[in-house]
Amino acid sequence: MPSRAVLEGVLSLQACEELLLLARSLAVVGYREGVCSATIFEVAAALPSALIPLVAAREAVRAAVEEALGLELGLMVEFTGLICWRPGSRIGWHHDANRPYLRQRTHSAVCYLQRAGSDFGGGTFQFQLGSCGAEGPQDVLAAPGRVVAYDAQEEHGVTPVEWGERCALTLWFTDVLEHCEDSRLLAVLAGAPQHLLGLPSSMWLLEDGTDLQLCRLAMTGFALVHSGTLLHNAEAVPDGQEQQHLSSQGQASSELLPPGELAAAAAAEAHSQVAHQAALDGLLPRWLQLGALFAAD
Ligand SMILES: O=C(O)CCC(=O)C(=O)O
Ligand SMILES: [Fe+2]
Repeated sequence: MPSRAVLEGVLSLQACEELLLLARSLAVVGYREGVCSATIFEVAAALPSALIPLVAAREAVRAAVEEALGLELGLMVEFTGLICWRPGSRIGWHHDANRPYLRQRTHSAVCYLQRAGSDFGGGTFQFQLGSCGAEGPQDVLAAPGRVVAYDAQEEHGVTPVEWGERCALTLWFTDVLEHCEDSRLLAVLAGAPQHLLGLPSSMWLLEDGTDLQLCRLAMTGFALVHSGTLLHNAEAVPDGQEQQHLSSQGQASSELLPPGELAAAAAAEAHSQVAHQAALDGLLPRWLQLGALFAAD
C-alpha cells in the first residue's frame, strides 16, 4: 500500500471557499511565525454552527485518505485545523510525529483551499525524497480541493510563502483512541453554554479588566444591561440567566475612543436609554452571540 498520495477534487470549490471564509474569520496567530490557525475547538467555541461544514470537510478528507492509503476505518482524527500561511512563513524538513507528545500521529493530510501561483506565491509542499526513494524532493502544488496525504514519519517541508495567503485544512490522524479529538469535541459541545459559545478570554479581556467584546458592541451602537445594571464585564452575567437586556445608545460614534473610555461612554448613554430596553429585548436572544460581532473584526 502507498505511504503517500496526492488526491484531486476531494472538496468542491464551494466547500473550499466556505472554509476559507471561516479561516479568515476565526484564525488567530500562534501556530508558527507568520501562520494563523483556527482549530476545530476554536470553531466550536466561537461559531458552533460552522462545525457542520468543517466536520463534513474533515470526514470527506478522512474517507479519501483512508481509501487511497488502504486504511479503511483505520484513521481517527487527532487534530483538525484551518491554517493560513502568510508571506515569510515556511517549515523546514521535518516529520509530523517528531516530538514525544506527537508520537501518536500516524498519518497527515493537508487539503489546500487556494491555488499556488494565483492566490499566493512560493509555499510549495515538498517530500524530501521523490516517491519510492527517488533522488531529490517531490513537489506538491496547492490547488483548491487537492489533498496531500502521507505517513506522519515522512520527511517533508514547505518553501517560504512569497506573497498572498496560503490556507489549508490540515488533519493529523492517530490510531490511539485516547488521542481522537472527537471525545474532547463532544465534551465541549455537551458542556455549559459559556464553554460552548465563549471565545478564549485572552482574546477579549485586557489586563485592566476591560472587556473588548463590550467595547466592540458599544462601537456598533449598543450596550448591554443586565437587571438594570450596565455590564462592564461578560462574566457578570450569571450562568443560565437569559433575561439580559440590550439598550440602544443610538448611532454608533465615529470617534474611536480607547476601549476603557468607550465602555464608560456606552455606560453613561445606556443608562439614559433604558426606555428602549423592552423594544430591543430579544434582539440578541443569547448575548454570548456577541462572538459573531467579535469575529467580524
Ligand atoms: O501546509 C502544508 O503543506 C504542510 C504543513 C506541514 O508540514 C505541517 O504543518 O507540519
Ligand atoms: Fe508537516
